[in-house]
Amino acid sequence: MTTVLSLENVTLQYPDGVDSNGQPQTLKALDSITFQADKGSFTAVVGASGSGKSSLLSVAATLIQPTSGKVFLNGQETSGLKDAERTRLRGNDIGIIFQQPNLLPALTSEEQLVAMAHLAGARGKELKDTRDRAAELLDVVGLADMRNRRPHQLSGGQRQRVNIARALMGNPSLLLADEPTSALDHERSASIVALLAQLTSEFQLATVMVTHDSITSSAIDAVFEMKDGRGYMIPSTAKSADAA
Ligand SMILES: Nc1ncnc2c1ncn2[C@@H]1O[C@H](COP(=O)(O)OP(=O)(O)OP(=O)(O)O)[C@@H](O)[C@H]1O
Repeated sequence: MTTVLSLENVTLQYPDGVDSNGQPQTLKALDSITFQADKGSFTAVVGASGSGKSSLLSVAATLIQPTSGKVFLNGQETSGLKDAERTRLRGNDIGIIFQQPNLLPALTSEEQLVAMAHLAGARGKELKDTRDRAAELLDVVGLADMRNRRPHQLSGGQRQRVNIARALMGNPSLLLADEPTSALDHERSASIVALLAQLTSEFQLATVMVTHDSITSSAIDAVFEMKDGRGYMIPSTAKSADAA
């Protein structure tokens, strides 16, 4: 097993006003979290609202620095890196899928994927390679025929597929998804989860998905259950039941 993401004893505190004596208070969003995601594995993070799921994802994404503890990505400690180094790491190694597919209304599906490279100054052969990769990824997510459509010409599920393809453009090893199915009905949610499982296996990603849904999908390898900032890894019963 190759470990892609590892959190060791991670605690994250937010300022939380003052007490009756005027003393500053803090809130522990993450409390001594130890977590691991391996190459080719699909982990669901579940728990009640406010339990710390998004905080865990933000720390894993290097968007927030933990108050204490260590975060490793492919063996490199990210918690001590400078902002510019963390930004580079996000571009190269981490794909992030947010709840709402925040696509640009004026761009086609293919342009959504190519835009970052174009803005970064890619031209000529480099831009052609980027277009080829975008076409390949749109094909993989089942949108080969929708390359030239703009967001308003796509269904919610199709927009989320563009969002997923875009997160894979940088060829990440870690894919983080924050409630990617929350805006979708049950059937479309199930097909997005199945797609994420397929991509996890095909590209040997370490995929971590925050979800409110109770997880019954056989696609999930492990469930990390969170409560009041603490978390526990439990093996997926759905998968073991399937195997039986
Ligand atoms: N920027 C912030 N400043 C202060 N407290 C915060 C901040 N962000 C989150 N919190 C608090 O940290 C705790 C964990 O929040 P988090 O968003 O990680 O939970 P969650 O499990 O993702 O919730 P939900 O399912 O509702 O999205 C909550 O008590 C929340 O109020």
